[in-house]
Amino acid sequence: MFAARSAIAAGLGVLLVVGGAAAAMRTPGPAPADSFITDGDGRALVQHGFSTASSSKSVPDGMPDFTEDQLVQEQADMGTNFVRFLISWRKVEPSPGDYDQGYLDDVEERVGWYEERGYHVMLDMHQDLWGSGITPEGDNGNGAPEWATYLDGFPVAHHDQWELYYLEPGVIHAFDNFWNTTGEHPELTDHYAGAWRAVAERFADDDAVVAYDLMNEPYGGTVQGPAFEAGPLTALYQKTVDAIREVDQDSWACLEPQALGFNWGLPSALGAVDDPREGDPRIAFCPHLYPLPMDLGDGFSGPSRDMVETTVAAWRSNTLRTAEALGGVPIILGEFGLDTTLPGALDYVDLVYSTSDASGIGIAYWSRDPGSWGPYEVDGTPRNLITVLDRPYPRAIAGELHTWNSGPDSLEISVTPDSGDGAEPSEVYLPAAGFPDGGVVEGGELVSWDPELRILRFTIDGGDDGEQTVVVRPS
Ligand SMILES: CN(C)c1ccc(C(=O)NC[C@H]2N[C@H](CO)[C@@H](O)[C@@H]2O)cc1
Repeated sequence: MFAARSAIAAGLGVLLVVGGAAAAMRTPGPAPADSFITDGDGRALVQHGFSTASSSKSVPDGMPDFTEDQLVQEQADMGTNFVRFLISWRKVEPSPGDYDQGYLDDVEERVGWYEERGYHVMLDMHQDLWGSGITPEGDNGNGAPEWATYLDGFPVAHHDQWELYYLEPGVIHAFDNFWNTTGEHPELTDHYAGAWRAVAERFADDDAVVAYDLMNEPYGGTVQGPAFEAGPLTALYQKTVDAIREVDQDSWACLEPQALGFNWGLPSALGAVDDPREGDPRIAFCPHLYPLPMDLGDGFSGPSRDMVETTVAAWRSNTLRTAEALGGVPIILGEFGLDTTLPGALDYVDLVYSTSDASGIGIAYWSRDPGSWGPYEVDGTPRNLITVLDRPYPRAIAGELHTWNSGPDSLEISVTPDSGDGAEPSEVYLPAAGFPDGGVVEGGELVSWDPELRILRFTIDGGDDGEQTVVVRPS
């Protein structure tokens, strides 16, 4: 099956290389994002963090194998400020209309760990392959509760490669029932929206929870592509946003495109969603990025490197165009990652961060779990990934943030500052490697330096001078 995936990768890679090269000659590409999730002081937030964690997908309590001490270590090693925290429908709503407040207590406890350390949280209603009910053993899918799983006798054969379960008749049929493509289950999307309402009711007043990632990697079953994204997927998002807004007016609702295709650099047909809240809409776009040519066996090297670079460029254009089509909404790259033992892996991670920085996109790396994709070994030993993730970035900017660019010992931020004296200064994270004694701010005034958290706070000069560049250098 690896051969099959590699053939797909090669074929798609060639298409993207040809298409990408042609597109690059024709157009300069879309403008960077021009809106951001903001904090209570109106500062533009840039997310640097992890999806935490895959280990929660199938365990009985639905909690990640992750401790508060491990969060302390993460903050000390990489200065993260954000988490995409995995939750699951099966735990929120264990039986129809019954919401498990004990589970939400457990989620709230962990949200508190992040809140105490100045993090922002996006709750991710995570599914892969629908749910554990797709096989009798319950050891493949995750997310959806068994009471919402209707295979109707369609088979699900075993596969060693997990993605191939998406092609099984039973899995496709479970999704077809959820989306009511079968016409048999109009109630399931109502339940899904109701589950999100219950989550939002719990966290509506928690300032640390800034966003809800409405569905992880949506899959349309027998309905794919624009018919799915512009049809049932957009409809589910609208139904869910309407339900959330009955109890929570301030959190952002983050929309994912279908994973099939978009993850690999193909465009999305996701439709715009109305936000009934008073004031500006709070809708965001949270795509994932997993270039297929990475699976050809060379990692980010050899012939694969060019195809992966073309895929990333195509993904950037599609992401910015989709966010614009959704109303010029903020963007968080909700997932990207790889086995960092592959050739060129750290160069790829740096490429994705640099591309996102130049596009105004925040990032949650996949994932916080220990092992060859993550920042730590199973025994807690730091891994090579940390050296690339521990990088300067703007945490919170008072003003109209545009883009930023970081080097080992520099951080350039393009911003149109607020004209008034903002209540809160701007903040940047500065790693010890390039900024052992903190930093100095060209185009701004230093307010404070926290040597433990490595956070520099400053005000920006020239409130009436329009867009300008602030440069932070080692002190
Ligand atoms: C055929 N379909 C629908 C499909 C194929 C492959 C992925 C995938 O690799 N996803 C990337 C990562 N995202 C999940 C968690 O959200 C991880 O398990 C995957 O590695 C998704 C969907």
